[in-house]
Amino acid sequence: MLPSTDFTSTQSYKYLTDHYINVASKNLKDLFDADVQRFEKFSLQFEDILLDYSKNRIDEETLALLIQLARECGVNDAITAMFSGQEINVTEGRPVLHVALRNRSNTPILVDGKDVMPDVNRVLDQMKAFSEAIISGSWTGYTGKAITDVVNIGIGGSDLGPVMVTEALKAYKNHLNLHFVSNVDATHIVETLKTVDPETTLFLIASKTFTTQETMGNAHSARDWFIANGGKDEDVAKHFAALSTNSEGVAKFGIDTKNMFEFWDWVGGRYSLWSAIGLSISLSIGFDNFIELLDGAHAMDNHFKSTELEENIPAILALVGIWYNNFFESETQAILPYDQYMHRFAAYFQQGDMESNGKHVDRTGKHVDYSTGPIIWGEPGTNGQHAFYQLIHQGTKLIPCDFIAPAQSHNPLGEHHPMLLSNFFAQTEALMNGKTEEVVIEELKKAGKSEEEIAKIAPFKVFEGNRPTNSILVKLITPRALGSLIAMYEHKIFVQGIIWNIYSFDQWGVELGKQLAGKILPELKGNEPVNSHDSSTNGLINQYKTWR
Ligand SMILES: O=P(O)(O)OC[C@H]1O[C@@H](O)[C@@H](O)[C@@H](O)[C@@H]1O
Repeated sequence: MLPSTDFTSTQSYKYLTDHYINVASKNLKDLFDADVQRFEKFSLQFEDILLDYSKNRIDEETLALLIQLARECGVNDAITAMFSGQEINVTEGRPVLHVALRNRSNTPILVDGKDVMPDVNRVLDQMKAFSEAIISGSWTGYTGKAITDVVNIGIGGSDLGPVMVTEALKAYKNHLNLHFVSNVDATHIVETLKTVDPETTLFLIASKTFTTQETMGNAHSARDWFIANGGKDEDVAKHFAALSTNSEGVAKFGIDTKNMFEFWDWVGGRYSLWSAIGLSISLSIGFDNFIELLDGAHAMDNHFKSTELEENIPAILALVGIWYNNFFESETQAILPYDQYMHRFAAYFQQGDMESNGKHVDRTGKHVDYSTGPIIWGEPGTNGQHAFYQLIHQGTKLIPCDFIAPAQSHNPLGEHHPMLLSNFFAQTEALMNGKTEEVVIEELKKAGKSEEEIAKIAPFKVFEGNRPTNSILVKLITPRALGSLIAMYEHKIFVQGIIWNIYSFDQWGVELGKQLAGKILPELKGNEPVNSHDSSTNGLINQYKTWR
């Protein structure tokens, strides 16, 4: 059982409310001026990952109170509950054990009295053998040719993780061409199939439930294309594999259950890249690198599980996030990787965070009267700088940002990487320091502007600063480092969910739209007007019928 505490009625929350008034009036620049030790005090290193959280609007008392808040909300007990396989996904009646998938030390983890590790290791062995056969070319298609292309068909958690990781680790990629089809819009599968050859293509049908409309639709279209282009029913086994918890559904689709890579209901979709859903990753970068990814996540799990909250990286990130979300009332949080390979990282955690903590009911079923999960967004730097950073620097909204960058590039070309990193360092400094009116006026004077011109233009050139950021500097984005980074954010989300007293591992909010789409689909047949909805929905459907 998870503890259930209304965090707004804790002692520490009350102290934090008073303390906030004091801190909110302070400027980050002054906090740095007042304390030469600030970087040392507010930075932590884990292996090759440095978290600098000193450019946040916090002082030592803030941190102490936030840690006190975590303690009062039972974060430590909750961590133990998750790692020991307790049924903490209460509304779905399941434990939450993505940590078991990467439990490289193989300590037993019990679900209903049974150790899950033998099953986890059995599927890993199966993934290893399969990956090696496909990569080496010993597995051949129906005309005897080696596989050249892999198409992962899945959506949400069965797509975003593999896409994000295969992109982030492209530097480790082998000869196989990876494709990802997620959208039910036919364009996605049609455009993908234009680029592949049925004789040398492997389809991975990735779906935890094996019932998701988009994935099933795309999987059937892929199968039809395969048959229409020379494959026979008996050849399907050489070209289709399933990654799922639903063996019945897989068999019904016509995939040999020998080609099924199993996982379990205690793996949440958005936490599933560590499971059989990661097969496309293992095919893309090789099984050994996939294990490195798991190793990195496991190392972060151990850090999270056994480090005091004061030095616990995911916990600190979570608490600083709560500070902005619930005291500064910031609505969003940007994730800004200065690494082109990590261009899907923010999109991945949009699902990871927003599907987990986008909840308005607490663990007792009561409507919350405080803000829960933030809106997550972001794009890689430096592109974002030339698009939306204007608002971060000079807009009216407070947007806490996580800046992530590797110290070493996989592509050390000329001055590119120093140029990239100069922007990474400059942005957080600029966001913190801003530019005062005096400096602006001084600059304009030096540029020879008249008093009148200066008075007109100066206000627009002022940067208030005091914008908070975390900087996460990673030595090199290796499979291990990436595994640690992903696990770090997963656990941050977990700690926040515990403190907000919500259930982070269900996703009932995605159901309503699915249900209604299921109801509307048959109504789209035929030409007779529809009148079973509100006037807007009827009007739209009926116009569609006249235009199609
Ligand atoms: O892996 P399947 O079962 O196809 O689900 C794919 C996705 O579906 C959505 O509706 C959400 O529930 C996600 O959490 C999930 O990852």
